[in-house]
Amino acid sequence: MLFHVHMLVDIPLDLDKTYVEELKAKEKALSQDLQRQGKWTHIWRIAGQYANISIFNVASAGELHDILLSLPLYPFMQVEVTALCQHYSSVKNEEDAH
Ligand SMILES: O=C(O)CC1=CCC(=O)O1
Repeated sequence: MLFHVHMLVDIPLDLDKTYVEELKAKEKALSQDLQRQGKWTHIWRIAGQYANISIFNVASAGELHDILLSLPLYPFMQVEVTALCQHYSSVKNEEDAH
């Protein structure tokens, strides 16, 4: 199942800088691990915002939920999830939508 996920990050300015850098490093490592597994298929920075648009290809909404809640920056994120399905006009291989 494909999901479009919008993540807006808002880290309090008074949070310890070292702690924040550790969180970001852990976030990057987990994100890249999930990308290599093919579960986090796209991540794009939204220009001018501390936010990203991501595409996840996972087995279920439950799996996506577990991934999102496991993100180190999750406590500082607003997350919006949109489930995607195949458009009848798409020429792309249907395997991408399953
Ligand atoms: O910086 C972000 O957009 C939040 C984030 C998600 C994965 C990652 O490495 O950073």
